[in-house]
Amino acid sequence: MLPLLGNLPILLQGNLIEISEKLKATYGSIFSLSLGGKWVVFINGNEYLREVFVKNAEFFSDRPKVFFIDKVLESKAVTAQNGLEWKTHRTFMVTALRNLGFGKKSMESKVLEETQHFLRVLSDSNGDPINVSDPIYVAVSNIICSIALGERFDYNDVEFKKLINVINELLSNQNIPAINLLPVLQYLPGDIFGAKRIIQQTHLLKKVFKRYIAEHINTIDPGNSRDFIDEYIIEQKRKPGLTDDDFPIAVFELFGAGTDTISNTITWSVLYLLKNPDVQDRMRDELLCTIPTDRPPTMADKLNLPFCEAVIAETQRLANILPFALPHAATEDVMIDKFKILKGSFVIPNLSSVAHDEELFPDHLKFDPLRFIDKQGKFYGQERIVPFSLGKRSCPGESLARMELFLFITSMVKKFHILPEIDGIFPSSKGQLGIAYVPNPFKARFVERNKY
Ligand code: HEM
Repeated sequence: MLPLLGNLPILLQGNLIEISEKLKATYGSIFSLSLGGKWVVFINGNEYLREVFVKNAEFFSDRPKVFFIDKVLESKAVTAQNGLEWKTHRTFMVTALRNLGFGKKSMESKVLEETQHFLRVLSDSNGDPINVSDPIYVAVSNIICSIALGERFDYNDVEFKKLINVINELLSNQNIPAINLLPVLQYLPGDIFGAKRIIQQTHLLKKVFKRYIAEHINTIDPGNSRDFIDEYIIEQKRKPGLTDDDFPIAVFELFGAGTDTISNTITWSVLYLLKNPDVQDRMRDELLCTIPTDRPPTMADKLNLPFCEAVIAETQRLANILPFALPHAATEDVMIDKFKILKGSFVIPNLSSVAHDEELFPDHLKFDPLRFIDKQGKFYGQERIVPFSLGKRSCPGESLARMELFLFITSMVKKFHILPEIDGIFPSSKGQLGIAYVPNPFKARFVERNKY
């Protein structure tokens, strides 16, 4: 066997989620593969994930220099940096997003406003079949636009459409995990893995964001920050670590992290609700009983909607959109139980091993929100899944993500009956794995409740 290839043939046996399940069943909760001359260690199950990424966070919180980190994110901003630079950017991001209303009423108003535009698009479809992911992707991107750039766009705006198409195409390239593990793939003639195109797209996006940054520099009022770009310009004066070079990547990162993740989760929810009309009806009954008027749900309603919360938790569990989170790196040789993880290894948090743990979630491929409802009918046990990962690198966008998932999914179900394109014929529950696990494109009909 060529040393460079190592265990690569194992990866050719199919989908990495299924392969990792088989390897876990055979070799246990920590196993490693030799790929591209590197050890790639998979950490499985709640207990070991906490042991490695929380208790031993100081040794397992770096990012390795893989293609996506090094060439797309150019080892800049939050996701791709380590040490002091990472800390500076992460602290800035968390503070800036808090200043812009994260977890507060002001952010909720932004999301609610976009939800209304989104519901109008669904109404305008008049119950005809539409590509489900299109309006969701546009609406979710628009929320990041208003956070990052200070403006939302008309859904037909040509510039806006171009921008989100490039981001979408770049992030949905299914070859990225393979190029990460085997960098040589990016140099193959004919660009068959699309690596050169990805890098071109990154440059294009940087150019667009540089233009917005220049416009903001010309119009900023330092006493009145409008958005993430203004926050960066203001904070740059106090923190030299926030460099000009990092700036466009920091904006791109916000789009990349905050668009695909949320829109894919909402799209999965449509697919599951479509296939489980009883769940959809029960959710709508709860919504109509709790909010009998025409107004859309708000975050204040959340505590009174346990079944809706359970549907969202079950969607996140089953959809499993970032099954392997993002890669981490070991900075020392560390013993975890009887396993020695070598310095320099890639360390993968296998979040999928929790979401699809047959002991925790019997019949784990079944969509069953009642897993999250206790005997008193209350929502419980959300901490059994870790869709936002854990430890120092856990997702800083979690509160916005939870708010968007709740407001979009509940307002959609309250207003519409979601039906398959053709009665009795349902889309596949299997998706495609790139960086994220995404559903295959499908159509659905959104029929307004009062017209059903
Ligand atoms: C359903 C939505 C989302 C899910 C499931 C999700 C999940 C994740 C996961 C699993 C990670 C990797 C953690 C690790 O390396 O162990 C991550 C990282 C990250 N997420 Fe999210 N995320 C979501 C939405 C968002 C949003 C809305 C934002 C921004 C507003 C965001 C910003 C980030 C950033 C910047 C990182 C890198 C953190 C670091 O390296 O320190 N995410 N997310």
